[in-house]
Amino acid sequence: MGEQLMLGQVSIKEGTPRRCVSLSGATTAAIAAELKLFKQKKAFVDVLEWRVDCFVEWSNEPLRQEVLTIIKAAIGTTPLIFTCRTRAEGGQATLSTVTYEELLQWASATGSFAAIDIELALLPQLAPGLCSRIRQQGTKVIVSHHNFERTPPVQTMVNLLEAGADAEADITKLAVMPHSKLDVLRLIEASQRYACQRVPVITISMGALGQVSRLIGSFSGSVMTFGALEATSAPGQLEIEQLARQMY
Ligand SMILES: O=C1C[C@@](O)(C(=O)O)C[C@@H](O)[C@@H]1O
Repeated sequence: MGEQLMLGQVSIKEGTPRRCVSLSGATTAAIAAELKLFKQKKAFVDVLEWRVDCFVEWSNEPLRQEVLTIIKAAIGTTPLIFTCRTRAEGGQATLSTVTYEELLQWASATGSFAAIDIELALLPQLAPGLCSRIRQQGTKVIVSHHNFERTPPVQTMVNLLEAGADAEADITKLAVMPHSKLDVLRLIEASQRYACQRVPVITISMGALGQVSRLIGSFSGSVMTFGALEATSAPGQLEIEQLARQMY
């Protein structure tokens, strides 16, 4: 791996998993309430993610910009990730690839995000070189893949992580659903096999069964774990203070 990866002022490295919480409010008022909670729980949060797909007016650009201004004013130097999670990968947004790409370009152009999440499955339909262009503009790229149905075989998961690196991601992310403890162990195996390779990894086994994967990043090699301020943005997330206390 090359030089130290930074999200804003936060270093991202194997062995020191960072804690991220999502802003997943549906309205401006709900996001403002989340920001209040963030202020109370700031000590436990390294990174924030704005799950734009959860905001019902995500397609209204002036309003989106307004909410972004409110968020930026409240979070200080805490780095912010832009994520528009599509329905196919467990999110709320149903949108065309064109609109998805416009959103990514908007996020990049604002200069307000430390990183942008891009879904691996959509990359072939996006403009070639989009990841590198976003990176050249100074924003990091997280290429992600979610499987809410099941946990694929270990080699398939390693390949998915590798595909993120091939797409020139700064971070490659995989979240899968387990149906057994062995599935959880498989995700951890894939994580550890890929960790320390070309780019840092974020790996998550979702649901109650997979909760342990959110606690052991220092063991699995996952550089980031997602917790909740209150409402969860994915199954199995722990409340952020509880997460901070249980991680090792
Ligand atoms: O990709 C991820 C991880 C996640 O799905 C989780 O399982 O915690 C939560 C999402 O908000 C985030 O974008």
